[in-house]
Amino acid sequence: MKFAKMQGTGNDFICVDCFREKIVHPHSLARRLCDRHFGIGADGLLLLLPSAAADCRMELYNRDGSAAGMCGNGLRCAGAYLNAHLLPQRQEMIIETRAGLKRLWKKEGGYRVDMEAPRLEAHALPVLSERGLVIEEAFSVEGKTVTLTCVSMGNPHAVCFVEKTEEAELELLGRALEHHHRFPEGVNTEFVEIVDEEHLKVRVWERGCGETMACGTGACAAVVAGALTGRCGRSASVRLPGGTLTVEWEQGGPVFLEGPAEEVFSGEIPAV
Ligand SMILES: N[C@@H](CCC[C@H](N)C(=O)O)C(=O)O
Repeated sequence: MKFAKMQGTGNDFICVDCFREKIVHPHSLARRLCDRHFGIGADGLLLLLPSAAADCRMELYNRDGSAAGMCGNGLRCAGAYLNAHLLPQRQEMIIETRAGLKRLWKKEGGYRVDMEAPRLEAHALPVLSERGLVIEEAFSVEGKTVTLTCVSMGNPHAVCFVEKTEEAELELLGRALEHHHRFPEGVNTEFVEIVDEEHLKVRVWERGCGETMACGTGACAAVVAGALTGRCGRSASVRLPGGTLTVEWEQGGPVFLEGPAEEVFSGEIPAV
C-alpha cells in the first residue's frame, strides 16, 4: 500500500489515495500505522476517496482509531495531496466530509478553507458577565470548576481561556474532559491565551490523540469562542506549538481557516 506523509502546522497524517488503494479496516489500520514506535507515526489516518458530489471524499481516523467528523489541517493536507498528485492545475477544490462539502483555495504558502458556520450547543445560553452577555458555562472536572465555551466546527470543541498556555493543566483537564459525562461523544479541548484582540496562543488536547502540535478546527473554535465572549475580534492569528494559522469569522456566516500544508515523504508498506 502506497502512502504519503502530510503535515499542516505539525499536525501530521498518513494519507492514502483510495482512488488507487483499497482499505477494508480503517479503524484498526489507523491504530497500527499511527503508532510512533511500531508504525509510521502520525496524529491520524487521512483517506481520500472518490466522491459523486466533490473532487474527493475525505475520511479522518484519529490515532486511537476513532472516526472524526471534521479536520481543518486534514482538509489543507488533502488539498496539497490533490494538487500534487491528482488535480495539478486546480486553484479551487471541493472536498466531501462527514460534516458536508467544504471548499478550499490554493494560496501563497498554503490553503484557505471555508469551514462553514460554527454551531453552538443547544444548551449554550448567554450569561451575564463582566464582559457583557457571553456564551460560556461552568463544568466540574478533576475537583475544579472550569469555564468553557462549547463550539462545534463539524466536530466538538470546548474552549478554556487561560492566563498562560504553558501553565495550563492540559493533560489532566484535556483527558478528563474528553471522557466527561457531559460530552458523550468526547471533545477536543483548546487552552487559549489572549495575547491581544488579533493574536491568540493555543494548545490543544485532541479527542482520540492527546496533545497535538496544532488543530485547525480547534483554532477556529478558539477564535469563535474568543469573539463570543468579548475577548478578541472575529479575525485573529492563532499561534500553536507547530505554527500559525489565520482564522476569520464572517458576521453571521462562515469561518475561514488559512495555513500551510505539505507532503513530507512518501512510502510503501506491505498490503494491509
Ligand atoms: N486536528 C484536526 C482535528 C482532528 C479530529 C479531532 N481529533 C476529533 O476527533 O474531532 C484539525 O486540524 O481540525
